[in-house]
Amino acid sequence: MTVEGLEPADIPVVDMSLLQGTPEEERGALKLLDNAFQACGFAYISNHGISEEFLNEARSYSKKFFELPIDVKLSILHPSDGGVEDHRGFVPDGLTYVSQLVFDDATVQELRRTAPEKKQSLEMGNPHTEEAGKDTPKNRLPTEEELPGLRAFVEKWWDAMTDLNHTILRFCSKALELPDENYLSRSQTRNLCHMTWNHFPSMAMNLLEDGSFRRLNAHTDFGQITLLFPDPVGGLEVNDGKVFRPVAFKPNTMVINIGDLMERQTNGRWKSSLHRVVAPEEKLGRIDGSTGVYAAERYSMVYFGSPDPESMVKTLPGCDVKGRWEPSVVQAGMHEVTCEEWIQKRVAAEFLNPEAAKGEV
Ligand SMILES: O=C(O)CCC(=O)C(=O)O
Ligand SMILES: [Fe+2]
Repeated sequence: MTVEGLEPADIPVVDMSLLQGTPEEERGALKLLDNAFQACGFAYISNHGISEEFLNEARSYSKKFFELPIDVKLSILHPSDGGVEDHRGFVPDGLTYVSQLVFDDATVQELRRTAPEKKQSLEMGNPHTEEAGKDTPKNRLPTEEELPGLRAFVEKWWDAMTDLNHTILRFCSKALELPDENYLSRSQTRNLCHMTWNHFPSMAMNLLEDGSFRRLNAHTDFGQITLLFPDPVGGLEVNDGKVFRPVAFKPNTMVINIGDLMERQTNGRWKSSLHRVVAPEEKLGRIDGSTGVYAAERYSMVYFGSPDPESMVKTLPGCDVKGRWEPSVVQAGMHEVTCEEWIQKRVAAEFLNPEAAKGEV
């Protein structure tokens, strides 16, 4: 699937500590971020404040979760209709299929049949349900006996991701020269963002190469900003406008990328780029006793930031330069819409809920 020998995508590393640097250093960092988001919507962030130790703890909990017996995971199964009002729990192989702005039932069915994804996920939201009020459903997590410490860890990790998300929103508000640095944060009052842990099992390489299975199809993210800790084994690719190129793993950085809502809010100035997960090109594992070549297993941890569900997605001040940028999501039907309506439409298509995916937006 990957075209061999392609150079990795040209994505800059933006040092977040420069926000506290001299005015000149700060200006340089903001310009770098703006350029990166205009070019392909992706940036690496260094000095993001998540320690290696904390990240390893998260990786270890994620691994322990996916290694639980299947009947334990199935006891917290995600509902199959993909309603955002209960987007929580374990998603086994085959329950979802991500496609890019395909809302037609028959086409999605055909894609699912011909090239299913080999991936499991744990979908989570704000664990502090009293803070988020009636708007957030409870997480579906294993019991304390089944995976000791996970519930407390998820709270800690969620809080760290939420803080980081607000810091990045301040960074973005400044880069866009919005009226004040908390402009974007103010539309996230109840922290109703979303968090996903993914597991891509080891599998025969030829099944990925001949296209019988995918890991994660090409898609744009549905929300505003995505915070991603990819797996060191690689496999993530972004489309630079012409071809998919590897998003090389860079130690001590994380990846952030623009989602559909931000593309629409910036009127297309910042790109919600197509990306996908393929077999890592060089890191192949061999399973003892077999002659075949296997793709290494892979884990990723993602936080999808988005404004409160009822917020209308509209152009931000200063981004309304007509004809200069054109958001691709507008061509796909995102006009006057609330954040929840857009996210629901895309999540429903992923879960093959034709009625909800049709929703006029
Ligand atoms: O696993 C990764 O590196 C990327 C995951 C991703 O794109 C997503 O969950 O939307
Ligand atoms: Fe994604």
